[in-house]
Amino acid sequence: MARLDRTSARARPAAPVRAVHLGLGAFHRAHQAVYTAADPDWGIAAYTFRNTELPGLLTEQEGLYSVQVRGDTAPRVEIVDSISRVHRGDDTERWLADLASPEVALVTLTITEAAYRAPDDLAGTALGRLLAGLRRRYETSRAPLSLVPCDNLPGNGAALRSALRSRAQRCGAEFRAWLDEQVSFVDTVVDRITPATTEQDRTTTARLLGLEDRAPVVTEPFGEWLLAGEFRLGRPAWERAGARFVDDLDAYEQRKLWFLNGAHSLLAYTGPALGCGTIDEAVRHPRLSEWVESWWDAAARHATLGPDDLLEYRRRLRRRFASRGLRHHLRQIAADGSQKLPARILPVLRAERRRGRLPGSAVAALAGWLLHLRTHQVRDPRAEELTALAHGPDAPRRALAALDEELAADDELVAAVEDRARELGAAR
Ligand SMILES: NC(=O)c1ccc[n+]([C@@H]2O[C@H](COP(=O)([O-])OP(=O)(O)OC[C@H]3O[C@@H](n4cnc5c(N)ncnc54)[C@H](O)[C@@H]3O)[C@@H](O)[C@H]2O)c1
Ligand SMILES: O=P(O)(O)OC[C@@H](O)[C@@H](O)[C@H](O)[C@H](O)CO
Repeated sequence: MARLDRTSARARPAAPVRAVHLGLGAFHRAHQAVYTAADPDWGIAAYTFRNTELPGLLTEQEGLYSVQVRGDTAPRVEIVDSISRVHRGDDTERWLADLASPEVALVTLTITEAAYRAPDDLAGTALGRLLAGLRRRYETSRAPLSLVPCDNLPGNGAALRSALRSRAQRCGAEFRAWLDEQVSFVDTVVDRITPATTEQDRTTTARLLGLEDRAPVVTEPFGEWLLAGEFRLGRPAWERAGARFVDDLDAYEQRKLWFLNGAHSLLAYTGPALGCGTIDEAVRHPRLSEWVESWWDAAARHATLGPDDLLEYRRRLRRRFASRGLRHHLRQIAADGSQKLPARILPVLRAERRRGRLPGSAVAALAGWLLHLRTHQVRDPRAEELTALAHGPDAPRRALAALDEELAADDELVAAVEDRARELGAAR
């Protein structure tokens, strides 16, 4: 079978690089790169963070790859041609040159939630690379730039600005003034469920495409991109692919993080105890689906958007989650819980406790998280500390305290988490 490249796919030549991406993984390929493909004047130079294999595979394919879209009907496959160059994250000279280039107008990022809280020593971190690139730009072209984080955290643009500003303290007042005046930070809400690609996905893609693609991604038909902020040197016409530019993202961000991601985390931690391995299996389990519905009821009591909007959102989520097209593994979603639960579950839990309610769904999510911390599959920047707490005395309270001291002082909540963890643990 012929290998996918610009000749075999009869694709256009690579577009000039005007955007850079850091953290090339499945999601960038299923989301931002697809939106950028709608504007042929914009090419992306994509950098992985740690992955050293993907740049070689994609470079052999001249940046091309396919997106297999799977819902409840027959899958379809599309070739995406917006990535013009692909580089390893440790190709520092290339990275610095791209960041310095006045032709480059924006940088998108998918670096995971954890990366926004880098340690003081930035060596080898995504923030460190970004700061080094910004300094090179300041020392050379001083052209404006827009940073567009696409990770699932509240106020991602503002979070990135504050993380970079605090790390720029030692970089000199003039650099800091340039950062304030010439670099804009765009807030985004991103949505398209994109599980890690499997060997089987590679095989079905080859069959559908009739070409060998060594870097395909599989995703759902739905996609959403909401953005708020300024683009100093222009941007691709992402609206051609459905992106929406709004003044205020808060209500949409809350809806996405609480309803979609909150339910994902709830299922990721409770599903394994009830014998489920993927989201579609979990939402078919009566007890888990009851928890999801009651989680959504709790979230709706505190959400900004009105009831009609939320009912429609829930209806759509039920369908997306139940789709058998995607096998979204709970263990992938369970990673980095210490970075995700504070944005996805705790705001609603706090609001409920203030009203004297004890939402069983949030209790279940925390109990499931505690059990998860007792397994050997914990991937979390705080894994060592958290697994020790989860195995030690007074585990529910101490693990909860690692997320929120105030909630950990709530005896009724802690007792409920302990009871539910015992019950879920026995069900395993
Ligand atoms: N997959 C989805 O459905 C989806 C949807 C919306 C948003 N996102 C966001 O995109 C991020 C990446 O998801 P993905 O599906 O591409 O995952 P992936 O595993 O395919 O790729 C993750 C990317 O992040 C990099 N990375 C991992 N740890 C990092 C760290 N500590 N610092 C910097 N970079 C790091 C990896 O090297 C890789 O390039 C998620 O964490 C999430 O914030 C994903
Ligand atoms: O990608 P993460 O690790 O932030 O979270 C896992 C999932 O909840 C997430 O990827 C969703 O699938 C996504 O946010 C849907 O748009």
